[in-house]
Amino acid sequence: MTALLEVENLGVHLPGDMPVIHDATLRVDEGEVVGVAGESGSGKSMTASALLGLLPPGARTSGAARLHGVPQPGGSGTSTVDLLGLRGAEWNRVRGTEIAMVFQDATASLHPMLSVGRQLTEHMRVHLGMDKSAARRRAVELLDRVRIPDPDRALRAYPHQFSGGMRQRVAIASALACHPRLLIADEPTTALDVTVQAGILRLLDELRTETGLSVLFVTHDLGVLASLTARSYVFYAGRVMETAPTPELVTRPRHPYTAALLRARPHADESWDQGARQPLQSIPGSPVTPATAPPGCPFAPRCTHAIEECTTAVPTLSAAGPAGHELACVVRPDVTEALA
Ligand SMILES: Nc1ncnc2c1ncn2[C@@H]1O[C@H](COP(=O)(O)OP(=O)(O)OP(=O)(O)O)[C@@H](O)[C@H]1O
Repeated sequence: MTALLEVENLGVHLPGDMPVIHDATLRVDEGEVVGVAGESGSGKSMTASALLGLLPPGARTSGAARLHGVPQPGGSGTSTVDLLGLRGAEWNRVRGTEIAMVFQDATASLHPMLSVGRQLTEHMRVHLGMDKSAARRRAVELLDRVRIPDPDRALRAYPHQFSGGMRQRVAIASALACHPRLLIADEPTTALDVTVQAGILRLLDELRTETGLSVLFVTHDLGVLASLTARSYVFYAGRVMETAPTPELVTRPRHPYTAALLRARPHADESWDQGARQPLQSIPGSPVTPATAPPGCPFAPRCTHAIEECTTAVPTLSAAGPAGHELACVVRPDVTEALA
């Protein structure tokens, strides 16, 4: 697999020296769908925002986020760009063209006062230098690709004239307008009904197969993670606690936090029957934020396996078992047992 994005030891501090991400390391390969999961406040969106240069003003970052194969200005070959080092207009080389995004609320990506056609074609005219009729042809193609019925008519419509699911499809079409290689999707299906959500997930999977698009998919829903992603990262209090190929992660978790998340998951999806017969168990205690995390492992106060050492030493990610499975835990108890 060829790496498209390599994030190494990402740290984010908000103004007031408030830590929100610590030492996050993650990788997305070409044509791969990678998941980022965790409870509310665990730092999923902040990680996505750092990769898009959309952190709040005054935020400080450390580490590196290398995007490979970015065309050089003037069209002379490609180079690797550290996203954390981009400033102001330099983002025009990357945002929208190399990396695009879709959010939970499609209205955040679409202008309410502009027709769908205008939004789609303006992107392409500005970034790809297309003339009006070529941009219109591509807009029709894009709407067709995201399965919007009657694309010609849809071009003349405004975002509010679509249902939530259709609006998210339009937002995806708009994100794809300039042929990005990486799509960052931050909870794009969370606000949708289960059946509409399944349609959007199928669409993203088709786009990956048809166009080789890579996707970094942020979700708090482990069922969605299991149905779409090949590999996943589990965040807690701004740290990566565990990463593994997703089928392995959801059936043989090794971190007590991942196991607790799986036990706390409502199991509507019968096909994922590992755990479907288990009663729902909430995670004891309350989640901590990166700013309020105790010394040592941030999960230690809620972890039934914690030992003295967990309250002092911050565990770092290291290899555990089959290829690509890593976890940050000093105890490494057998947690899979309890899920079987
Ligand atoms: N604009 C902000 N100003 C101050 N703190 C913030 C801001 N946005 C997020 N935070 C804090 O940063 C931490 C990480 O938040 P983030 O939004 O990345 O979490 P998340 O995992 O995406 O949660 P959710 O699923 O609720 O969106 C949290 O502790 C949150 O309180």
